[in-house]
Amino acid sequence: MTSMNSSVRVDTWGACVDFPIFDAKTRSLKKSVIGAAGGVIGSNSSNVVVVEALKNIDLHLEHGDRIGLVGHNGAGKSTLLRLLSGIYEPTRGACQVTGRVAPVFDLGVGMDPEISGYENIIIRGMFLGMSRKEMLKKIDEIAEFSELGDYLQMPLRTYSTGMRVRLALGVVTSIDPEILILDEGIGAVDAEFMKKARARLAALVERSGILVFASHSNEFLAQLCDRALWVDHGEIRMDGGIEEVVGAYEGPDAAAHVREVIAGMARQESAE
Ligand SMILES: Nc1ncnc2c1ncn2[C@@H]1O[C@H](COP(=O)(O)OP(=O)(O)OP(=O)(O)O)[C@@H](O)[C@H]1O
Repeated sequence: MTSMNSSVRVDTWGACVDFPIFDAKTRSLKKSVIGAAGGVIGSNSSNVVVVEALKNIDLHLEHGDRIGLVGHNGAGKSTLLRLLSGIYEPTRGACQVTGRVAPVFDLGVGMDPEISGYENIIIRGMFLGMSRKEMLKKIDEIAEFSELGDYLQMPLRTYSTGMRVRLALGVVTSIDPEILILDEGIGAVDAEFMKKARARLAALVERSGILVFASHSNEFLAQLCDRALWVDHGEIRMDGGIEEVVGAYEGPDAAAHVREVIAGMARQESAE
């Protein structure tokens, strides 16, 4: 099912997210400071120390946009994903998201160790915005993909970490989101299974209206996205094609790698 809803949109206007830190030591923080990692540390009008995790973000995405976020540790990527998912409200400015959002940050969120794999498939799907009925239709296919067999009738607490990841990935890649918000943690699965999951992940992205994906893996970014934002100390430093942005952020070797991955995908497509 392809989402054809062209009213699916993400807009932010001058959006800022500050985290007040009430127990910070303010003595040495006379004015805003910028370190190599993390957002800018400053203070608000009540003189409370704040981390300025996002500053003046203007973002306008519509159906078909596939955006990757790159940037240093603490640059603000996860905060931006959480802002777009409605988990954080902007401290200043505005953020408006129209469409069904599926936030996939942590594969294990929304799973219950005491209930069976089957039941977890339904619960996790509902957590990601699907209905029970829709999930019931998908359950056989998810079971087959996960290769967990009779374990699906056992409580989740009897699963190994990898078995849980298989189940979670099966569910996540089965949904039909209008706006898919992905954090890179999703890439952390064993290599053999990931091969299988990759195609499903690509298909998921294909049928999502909008993708926003934060990752430190240029290969993944090149495979799933066609545009990138470089987030730097809470601001959007650059907005452009993946190769261009990765090149500016990481240098020519990284850009060449992106070019290779894209060329490889094009070769694969024309061979099919
Ligand atoms: N709940 C919070 N309370 C206080 N500060 C926070 C909170 N969450 C994030 N921050 C701060 O906001 C800034 C942005 O963090 P964020 O997690 O968005 O970065 P990131 O780009 O996702 O980093 P990474 O690549 O390391 O995952 C950092 O300086 C971080 O210390």
